[in-house]
Amino acid sequence: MRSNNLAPNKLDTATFEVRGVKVYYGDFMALQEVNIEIPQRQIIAFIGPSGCGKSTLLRCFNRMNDLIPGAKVEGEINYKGRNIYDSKINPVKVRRQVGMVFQRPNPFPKTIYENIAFGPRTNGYKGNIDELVEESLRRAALWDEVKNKLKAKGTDLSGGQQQRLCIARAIAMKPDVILMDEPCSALDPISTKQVEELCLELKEQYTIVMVTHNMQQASRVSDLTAFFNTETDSSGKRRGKLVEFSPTEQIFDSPSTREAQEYISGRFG
Ligand SMILES: Nc1ncnc2c1ncn2[C@@H]1O[C@H](COP(=O)(O)OP(=O)(O)OP(=O)(O)O)[C@@H](O)[C@H]1O
Repeated sequence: MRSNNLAPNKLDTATFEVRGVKVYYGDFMALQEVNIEIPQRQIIAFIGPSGCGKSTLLRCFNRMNDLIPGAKVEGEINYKGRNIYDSKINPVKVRRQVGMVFQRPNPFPKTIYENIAFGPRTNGYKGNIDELVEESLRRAALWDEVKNKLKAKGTDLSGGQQQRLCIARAIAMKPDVILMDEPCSALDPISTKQVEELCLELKEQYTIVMVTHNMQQASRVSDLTAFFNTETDSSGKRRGKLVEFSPTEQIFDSPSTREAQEYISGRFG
């Protein structure tokens, strides 16, 4: 089987270098050692069956696992030349650079305007907030739909609009990376298409790492795909592992591993 020590191709400088990362919840090793490089300004899809550690690894990129009691991350994730797990690094600062969009759209119970303005203002943004709100909503392909109702509640928008609002909120913090955990799983097909088109535009500027259960979505939008699976440990627990990380076309047309081939052809998972 192919090693998971993989820089898939020399596309660009890496945004993240993941070195020997293992994640535990209490004593349970949820994700066994991962070593990969995430190139910048690409869309990377994480696919694989339930419980294989996709979201667990995604949360490592902005130290969100720190917020889960009992979660422990071993290894290094280098970002801009520094290990974000170094004790001197402030995780709040990491989260400013590495934004996150969740499965269920979760706008704040505030106006559309405030959903965007709140974070930058709280972080001492010195520029023109009106301009930032407009620019972020434009980048998230939502401006035309909301420009005349910026004082309406974010939660009154449709599900697809709410998700684009959450993407705009992430963009307003001027991140380098946007993590997306199944961003379309609660959306209808039209909203899904809009979010996918948006991702394709955003990758001009951002690195996007996306967990998805939708293999068509992974093949439509991503440049690289990481396939994860589970294996049973000696105590009978199922832990996650990275099996293959390849250019998306390759992993869907001719995966290097039998596990990926069986999953992609629908034989399990
Ligand atoms: N907060 C937590 N506390 C304890 N165990 C957890 C926690 N979150 C995840 N796990 C366990 O870690 C393993 C990996 O879970 P994770 O959610 O990362 O998988 P996933 O591949 O994203 O799954 P899904 O596709 O179902 O969302 C699973 O065995 C899960 O039960």
